[in-house]
Amino acid sequence: MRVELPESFEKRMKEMLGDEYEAYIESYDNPRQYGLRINPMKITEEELAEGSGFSLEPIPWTKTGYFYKEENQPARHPYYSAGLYYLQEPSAMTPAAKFPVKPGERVLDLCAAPGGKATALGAALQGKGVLVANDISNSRAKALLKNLEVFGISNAFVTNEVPQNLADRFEGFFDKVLIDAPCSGEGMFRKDPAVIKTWDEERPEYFAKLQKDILKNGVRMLRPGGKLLYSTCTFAPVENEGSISWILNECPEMELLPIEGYEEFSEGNPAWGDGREELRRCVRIWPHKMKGEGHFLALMKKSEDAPETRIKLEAPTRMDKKNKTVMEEFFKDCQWKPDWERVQIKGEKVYLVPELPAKLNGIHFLRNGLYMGDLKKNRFEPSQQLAMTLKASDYAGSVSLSPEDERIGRYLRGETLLLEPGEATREKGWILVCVDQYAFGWGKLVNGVLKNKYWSGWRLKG
Ligand SMILES: C[S@@+](CC[C@H](N)C(=O)[O-])C[C@H]1O[C@@H](n2cnc3c(N)ncnc32)[C@H](O)[C@@H]1O
Repeated sequence: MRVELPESFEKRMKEMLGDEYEAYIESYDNPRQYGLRINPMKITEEELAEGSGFSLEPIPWTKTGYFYKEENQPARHPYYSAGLYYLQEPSAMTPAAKFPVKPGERVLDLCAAPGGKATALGAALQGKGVLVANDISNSRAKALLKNLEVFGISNAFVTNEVPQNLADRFEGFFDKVLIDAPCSGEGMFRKDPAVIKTWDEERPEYFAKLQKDILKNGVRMLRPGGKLLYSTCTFAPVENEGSISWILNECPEMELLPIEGYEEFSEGNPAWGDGREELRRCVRIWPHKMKGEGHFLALMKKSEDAPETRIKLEAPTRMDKKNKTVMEEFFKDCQWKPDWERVQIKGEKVYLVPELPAKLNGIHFLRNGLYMGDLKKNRFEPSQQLAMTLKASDYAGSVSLSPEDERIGRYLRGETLLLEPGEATREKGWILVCVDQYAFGWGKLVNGVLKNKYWSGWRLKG
């Protein structure tokens, strides 16, 4: 049965789409498309297809996205808990796929929760540079943090702030800013009819106002020559070409850039904004033209001549010799070593922190960098988050279970496991528990009994 759409929404869509309106409405009868995006820091497409048996078909406008069949149920596969992929609606993959982020850059995802784009941007950084991932909602920021940590992103500063507070501290700091804006969500109507109930005629105007404030602060945080990508999952002109026209008028230092093409992308419509021709450079994704629900994208650049802001950066840290010796003892067994100049100790807790402005007091954050573990009386206890950045061959002690092994479910529920002699690469001490070669977390092995160190906050229930 076709969903019932609000009358005023239908009327506006008819005006917008003209002859194409029928095709748009018929797209509601098409089956839903399921997408997953692999984590290139942990796995390749071939490894995923071989290890999981999923039938994967590349999503042509992305590099790391694949359509999968509903019956594959990737959320139930152990690879999901190892952070090997993120489940994402195919058109929602476009903003991160079309935003050229390079390792070493400073990147801000201003409306990031629950992390659909932030996990992709973080993976593109490959642990180099910094990803500031922010959301105004505390509960959503918590989900964002977990998704980034499961993905093994080690250089994220996860904040829970209003954009203006961030802009006051990060003025001119970022190479790239992504604004995946809160919006009226008209592109979600087909996938999630519950969104229709939250919609009314005033929603687009309400969100357009919010988007302007977010955009203005996003621009403030860009360095000269930096790029900003704005996206929504709605069709309403006022939230798309409208918001972009507004920011271009407000900030003449911003210029709209073309977005690398895909033949089924549609252009933005100048008449839906202030009439300027460049609005054609925006991208619209329509569900009747592509295998995706709907999205809008605009890529902008701040002029190289815009005034520069100098921000004092936090100085490198100097570790206490005794603590460093204790940690070095643990990392003797690990292929990966931290950059000691970025290791910070707070009480017992040890963090690997990215390079950030020196003055961030007052900013509410959930995590700064990688929580590596705890220093306890002359020993170092590695964290869950550290495990998620490693694979079996990175650490001297590991056990690789096959995806069918029933002990995986028990491990993820926090139970103690029994290992056969020779199953783990060593008989005693810290063991990286893996599905195939991909880590889930830690265990501590004594006499064949593996004490469970999977993080209590992430344990499966039941
Ligand atoms: C479209 S969702 C983001 C989806 C996310 N980028 C992803 O791919 O998973 C928009 C987000 O903006 C957040 N938000 C709403 N108002 C905001 C504001 N003023 N500043 C920052 N974030 C805001 C919402 O809490 C919501 O999580």
